[in-house]
Amino acid sequence: RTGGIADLADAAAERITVSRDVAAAKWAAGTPIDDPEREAQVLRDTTAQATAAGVPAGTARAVVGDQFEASKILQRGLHARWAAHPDLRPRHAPDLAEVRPRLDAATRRLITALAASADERTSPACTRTTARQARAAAHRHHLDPLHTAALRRALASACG
Ligand SMILES: O=C(O)C(=O)C[C@]1(C(=O)O)C=C[C@@H](O)C=C1
Repeated sequence: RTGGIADLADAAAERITVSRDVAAAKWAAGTPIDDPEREAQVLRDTTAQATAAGVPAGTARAVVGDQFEASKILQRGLHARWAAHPDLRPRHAPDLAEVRPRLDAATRRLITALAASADERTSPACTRTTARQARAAAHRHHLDPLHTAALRRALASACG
């Protein structure tokens, strides 16, 4: 595994995996999946981190915006699955306050990967490379079809 897009796909897959624990925390607490205030906070942090890393703020905000959409696809899908199949419900209810720092760590990794992948992300091969790295990361992280669909959504703005 070499290069920024591989790391970008890996950080996005990691963030999807952590989002499963977010879904479990919210399922247990009955908290809404959508949290616009939290998104605004993450975007403020993103802007600061991107600026420090030499990544255009607009690029970082677009890619992190994709992570929110990906997380929500996953969370909605899991909540629907758990509603329909009680035997698949999580046995442990994580505390959202303890899960969010892990999301933040994945987001920081993502911004580092953006900084390292500027050339790859503007190359004509980017779409193909991103699709290949998404498949590789899905395999490494043992993602099921729902998690894999969320990962593809997470990488929608990776190129350009
Ligand atoms: O932290 C949460 O509450 C989440 O559900 C995660 C997350 C994110 O991806 O950062 C996704 C959806 C919410 O609107 C806010 C943030």
